[in-house]
Amino acid sequence: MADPIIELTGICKSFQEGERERVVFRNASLAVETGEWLFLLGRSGSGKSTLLNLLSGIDLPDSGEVRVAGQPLNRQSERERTLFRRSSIGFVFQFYNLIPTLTVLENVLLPLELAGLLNPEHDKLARDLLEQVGLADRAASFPDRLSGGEQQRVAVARALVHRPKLVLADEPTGNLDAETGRQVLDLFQRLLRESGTTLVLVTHSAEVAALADRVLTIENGLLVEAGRRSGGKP
Ligand SMILES: Nc1ncnc2c1ncn2[C@@H]1O[C@H](COP(=O)(O)OP(=O)(O)OP(=O)(O)O)[C@@H](O)[C@H]1O
Repeated sequence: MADPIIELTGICKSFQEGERERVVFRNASLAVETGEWLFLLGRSGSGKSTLLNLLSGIDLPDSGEVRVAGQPLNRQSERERTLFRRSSIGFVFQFYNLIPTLTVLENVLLPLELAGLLNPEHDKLARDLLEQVGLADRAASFPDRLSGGEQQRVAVARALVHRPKLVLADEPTGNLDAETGRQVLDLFQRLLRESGTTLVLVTHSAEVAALADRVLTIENGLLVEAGRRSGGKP
């Protein structure tokens, strides 16, 4: 692969469940090309969220290498991983995770603030993003005034404000009706595809998975290809 943004090599990860050990990854490997859309499908408890946590450096493998955007996360300190996560990754969650005490505009600016990058010029950038997600007139509103679909559109703007190399989305349409979910996916298409941003997305929906370049499931601790867009990347 010419230009992998994600390289997982020989990942092992287990959790202790009482007396038992739950093996989630058993020598799993994966390479994702820059700009690729990789979606994870599969049954509950198979390890999809665990994989997102490994890619963002929230969690570490028991053994194996996790390299994201050139950073060897498994060899970095927690502080280094936090800085990397804040500067290079955008997150979209199933339940939006907007901060209720911040306005829509402040929520969108939050990644820049956390990364210590915020400056007055970013106000315009955030307002432009809100315009692109169709919410320019809601900048001063608080999240609880917005519908679920609107909150998720704010979350998409927030995920992109610091121009991340990688977006991780955990069931971003899982709490939305079909039509509203499609609107959110249209935004992903418009804003991420156009900027060549890599996307790793967890879904239970075959309709959503049809948008991927490649679909993986997790079987017996390994990442298994379940589909690939013909003529697509890589
Ligand atoms: N911090 C943890 N401590 C103990 N066990 C954990 C922890 N995180 C995950 N697990 C276990 O690892 C397995 C994989 O969990 P994970 O959340 O990654 O699955 P998932 O595929 O995302 O599931 P879902 O589709 O339900 O969100 C499960 O058996 C879960 O109980």
